[in-house]
Amino acid sequence: MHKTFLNYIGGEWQTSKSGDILSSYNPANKTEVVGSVQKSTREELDEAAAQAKKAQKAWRKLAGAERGNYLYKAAVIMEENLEEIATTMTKEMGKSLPEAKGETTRGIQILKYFAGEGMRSDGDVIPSTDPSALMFSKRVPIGVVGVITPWNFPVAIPIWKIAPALIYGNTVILKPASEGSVTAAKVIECFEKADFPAGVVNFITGSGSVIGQGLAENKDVNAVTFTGSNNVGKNIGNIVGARGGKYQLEMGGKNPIIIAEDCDIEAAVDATLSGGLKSTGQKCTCSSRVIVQSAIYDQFKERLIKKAKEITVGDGMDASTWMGPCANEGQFNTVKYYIDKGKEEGATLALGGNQLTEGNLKNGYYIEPTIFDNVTSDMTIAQEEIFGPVLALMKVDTIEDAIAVANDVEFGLSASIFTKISIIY
Ligand SMILES: NC(=O)C1=CN([C@@H]2O[C@H](COP(=O)(O)OP(=O)(O)OC[C@H]3O[C@@H](n4cnc5c(N)ncnc54)[C@H](OP(=O)(O)O)[C@@H]3O)[C@@H](O)[C@H]2O)C=CC1
Ligand SMILES: O=C(O)CCC(=O)C(=O)O
Repeated sequence: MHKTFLNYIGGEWQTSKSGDILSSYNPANKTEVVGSVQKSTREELDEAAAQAKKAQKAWRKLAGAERGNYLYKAAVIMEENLEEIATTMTKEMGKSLPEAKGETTRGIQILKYFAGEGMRSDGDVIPSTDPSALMFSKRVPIGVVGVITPWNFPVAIPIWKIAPALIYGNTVILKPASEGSVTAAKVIECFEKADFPAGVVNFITGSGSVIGQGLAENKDVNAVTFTGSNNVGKNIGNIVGARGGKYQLEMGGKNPIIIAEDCDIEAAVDATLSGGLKSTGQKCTCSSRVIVQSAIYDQFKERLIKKAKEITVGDGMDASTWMGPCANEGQFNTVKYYIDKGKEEGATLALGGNQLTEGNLKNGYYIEPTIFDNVTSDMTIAQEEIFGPVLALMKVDTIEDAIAVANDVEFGLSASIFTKISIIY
């Protein structure tokens, strides 16, 4: 029997007046409900914003060290619940259990790091030409921070947005991705157990277009921090900016990994598979464009394909699984669309490209590790974020060509290079 989680507003767990819930399904087993959350209304969001605004007055007055104690306590409680949180994450969005445990550990470490931030310098003293003047700057809280997060890192991303906001005296309202809400609720349970004052940490679930958009529009929400797709992020930036609020957006990527002819090929192959296919390629930092110098292209490709064939795909809860399913049906369909597009536009399918349906795999959103060869920069699969287990191999002659191809996209996020030489710009 699965559990239905409530909103956490003003220090109380509350059922939505809508009477509706949203259910999360296991992408490794489409019919298994992992849990349900509230499908909240705009009125409930307004209530959360009012509670956060009220609580901020006292929260900002605490000493940084005191706020840090709350964060540290939440981290310790999360440590005690690590196994359960990580298991929920694997069941809700499919990443393998070791990856989910790694992410949860990262969340705990981020909380501890920001607990310490309460005791670090929060400003500067600036020398003045007037000997009688004391000039200084001091960081002050913004107020209420709205936190809108995606499903691909349902623990680490909410925490790396919430922890810095809290330590500097802001209060927060988390609206997690609907498909990561059950995992996020388990994180918020740890904050509840850490006894934060009522209204400092608020949690509200529901559809992006109602609750996410509502956070962007609500004037009591002084700043919004978002990670997710480009279109939604740009829309949030426009809305918050137009009302004079602050915003922070972390959006898509189409990241290059350059394989130089002098590199250690084995190390480069391992990094390409890990950077491109871990988390089933569902990271904004995923290195999906593999730009290889022609002198080693064939050798690299052969090693890459050989090792990719060894990848075990399956339920993230199985100890033998290296790569789990796509996180949801929408993502699964998007990946299939891009694979078809790659074929249509003339790239050569060197490995994979199919849905996996053998045995229990037929119950989930599984796609083979996929490698396209002969990809050129003008192709859609070299330009658009796929968010799936698809690598695009691109051949270049020189390092200068490699850098030109690496820069030939609208995105800028992460980049990597495998070489033994140092490059000076
Ligand atoms: N940079 C990154 O790390 C990520 C990039 N992506 C990219 O985005 C694509 C689509 O993924 P998807 O999950 O749909 O990403 P979205 O941008 O739609 O979702 C991210 C968050 O924004 C919320 N949201 C949705 N619509 C609105 C809105 N109108 N106003 C405010 N908030 C809103 C979502 O809520 P809800 O879940 O309820 O819709 C979720 O909490 C992926 O294929 C990938 O390319 C996706 C996730 C992370
Ligand atoms: O690669 C990471 O560790 C973070 C990636 C990220 O922020 C994202 O995919 O949204």
